[in-house]
Amino acid sequence: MSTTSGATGPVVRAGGDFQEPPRTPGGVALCGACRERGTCRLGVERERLDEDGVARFALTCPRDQEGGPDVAHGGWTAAVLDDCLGHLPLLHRVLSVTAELTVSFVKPVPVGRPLEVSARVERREGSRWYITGEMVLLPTRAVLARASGIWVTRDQGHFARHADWLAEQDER
Ligand SMILES: CCCCCCCCCCCC(=O)SCCNC(=O)CCNC(=O)[C@H](O)C(C)(C)COP(=O)(O)OP(=O)(O)OC[C@H]1O[C@@H](n2cnc3c(N)ncnc32)[C@H](O)[C@@H]1OP(=O)(O)O
Repeated sequence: MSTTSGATGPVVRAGGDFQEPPRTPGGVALCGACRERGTCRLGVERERLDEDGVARFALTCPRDQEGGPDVAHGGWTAAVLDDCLGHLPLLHRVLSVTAELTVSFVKPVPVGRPLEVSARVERREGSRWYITGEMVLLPTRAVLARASGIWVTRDQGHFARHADWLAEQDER
């Protein structure tokens, strides 16, 4: 865990090291803003790492992420793919951040319907994890979106160094 200063004193940021994040009963690792509410605001309901090395996520696009009529805003699709693919190193207890992300929007994503995202590691080179994934509609498994990206492993000083960098920016 890491700590930051808050208005009421130090705030314990459970999972701030990305290695022991707070999780929902469905196993979903919660990022900063979702820790307070206890659920993933992107609509990820369950996550697991299977024996074949593929991470699988059950999710539904929340109504408040609607873009076109009854379909997801593309930003939601990109965000949730970033989130799910980025959870794969975390499921291996590795801290990483997204360096690059490419999304193919294959079909409009319906709001409020059961979906699945799967993610797999294609290869690792140095500190880079090359991860691909896709989003399908259930139960037909029609592909709605595909994603690929590079996640770069970080040591636990990553966020502290960023805070220092930001403080330097503020002094300019
Ligand atoms: C709380 C519980 C949460 C729990 C849940 C949390 C879930 C989060 C899931 C979502 C994940 C996110 O959205 S993370 C948030 C979005 N992403 C970010 O904020 C990252 C912002 N960018 C950065 O911090 C930086 O640019 C880095 C870390 C990506 C790279 O920094 P750097 O200073 O260039 O690092 P450096 O040591 O030089 O390079 C390290 C390696 O990365 C490679 N590299 C650097 N940039 C790139 C690049 N754009 N594309 C490819 N590769 C790159 C280099 O070739 C090198 O490879 P090699 O020679 O070492 O092999």
